[in-house]
Parts: sequence; C-alpha cells; structure tokens
Amino acid sequence: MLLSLSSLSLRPPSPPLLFISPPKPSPSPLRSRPLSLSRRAMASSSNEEDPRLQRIASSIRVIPNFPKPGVMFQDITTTLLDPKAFRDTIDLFVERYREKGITVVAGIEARGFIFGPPIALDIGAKFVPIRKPKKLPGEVISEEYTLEYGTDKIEMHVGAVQPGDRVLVIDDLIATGGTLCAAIKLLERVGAEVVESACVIELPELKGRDKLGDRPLFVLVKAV
Ligand SMILES: O=P(O)(O)OC[C@H]1O[C@H](OP(=O)(O)OP(=O)(O)O)[C@H](O)[C@@H]1O
Ligand SMILES: Nc1ncnc2[nH]cnc12
Repeated sequence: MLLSLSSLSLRPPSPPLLFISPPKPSPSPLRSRPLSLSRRAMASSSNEEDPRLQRIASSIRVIPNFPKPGVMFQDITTTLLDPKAFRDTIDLFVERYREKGITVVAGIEARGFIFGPPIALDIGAKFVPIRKPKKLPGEVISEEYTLEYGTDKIEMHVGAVQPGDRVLVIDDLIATGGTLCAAIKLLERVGAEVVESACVIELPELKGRDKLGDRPLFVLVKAV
C-alpha cells in the first residue's frame, strides 16, 4: 500500500528495531515511494525480469524524515533480515565482478563494510576499508570532500592498495555522489585503477552519478 507523506506524519515514530517484523516480499507499509529496478542491473543479469532484483527492492525499508525532516531514509538493515535478499544482493555483484580481474574491494564506512567483505571473499580479492577520520590506527592517506554545509573526510591505510591494483568500490547507496567521488580520488592517488563503483541503491534525483563523470557506476535499485 502506498501512503502519502502527510498520513505518515500522523503515525507514531517507528518502533525500535527489535520490534520490526522481517520484511515480506510485498512493499513495506513504511514505504511511500516505490524503488524501481535499475535498467543497468537488469541488463547485466541474464534475465531481464530477474526476480532477485524485485525481492531486493522490496526488502529495503524507507523511513521518512530520518535523520532529519525531508529525508527519505533508505534502510538496508531490513535487507539483512531477509537472508535470501541479502544472498541475492551479494550474488548479483559477484556474478558481475567474478571475471573482471578485481584485486581489491574497497568498502566505504559504514554500510560498505556490510556488502564489501562477502563480495571480496567470493571473487578472491582483498578487502580494504575506507573509513571516517581518526578510525584507522596506521599511517593514512586522506581525501576531503564538500557537504551541503562544510566538509568531511575519508581515510585509507597507506600500503593497503598498491599501484596497479584493480579496485571495485562498494557502498550501500549513492546520493549526491560526494562520498563515492572522494573514495575514487583517494584510490587513484595511490595509483590504483578503479574498475567500477557499485551500490545497492541510487537516489537519481540527487544526480550523484553526474559527479562521477564518465567513471562507471553499477546499481541494483533506484529510489524514485
Ligand atoms: O552520495 P553521498 O551524498 O555522499 O551520500 C552517500 C553516503 O551517505 C551514507 O553514509 P553516511 O555518510 O550516512 O554514513 P554511515 O554509513 O556511517 O551512516 C551512505 O552509506 C553513503 O556512504
Ligand atoms: N536517503 C538516504 N538514505 C540512506 N542513506 C543516505 N545517505 C544519504 N542519503 C541517504
């Protein structure tokens, strides 16, 4: 069922996570706008109507006005509660990248740490965490990027990625593209080749893809 934002705003706040029932294949009642399947994802899977994509889209919960008013938060924790949807998410990425000679999967904190490691293990690549500032204990290389107000920074251990490494960058979501763009720049600065970036969700309205220029981006579902 689709609910308007005004009717949702009259509801009490979402219950704590422990009280959330596992997602069903039908759309979550919290979702007020549907997620569409990415044409790119459909084109890359053997079957244009790959049922795995629909299940993944349905498993993502959308919470209006979190963490602040006006934001439709795309919550992938409900995908993690659905082992089949989680498995399918990993499999779709693994099927795409298995034969691409990827040597490093770089995951962006925090939600890139959920999807990156199983992909890295399956394709036989190293996993490298790209972290928020002051989290990594060793020597780091940093990249600053601009937010709507102010700046932010991401960091990576020096030596974790070598010149010539073929890197896949993974995150759960691309919004404005600032985070992904900074991660790509960081990796290129150490001489790596960023083969592709991949996210579970894209928010096309925010045009993050444009920020990446001609660098390839693969997504499974688009929030419309
Ligand atoms: O395309 P952008 O506008 O840069 O936004 C996308 C980033 O925002 C979210 O992370 P967030 O910064 O909320 O951090 P978290 O995963 O640690 O909560 C998301 O997981 C991406 O990393
Ligand atoms: N709408 C959104 N949902 C989840 N994570 C986000 N990061 C930036 N925008 C987001």
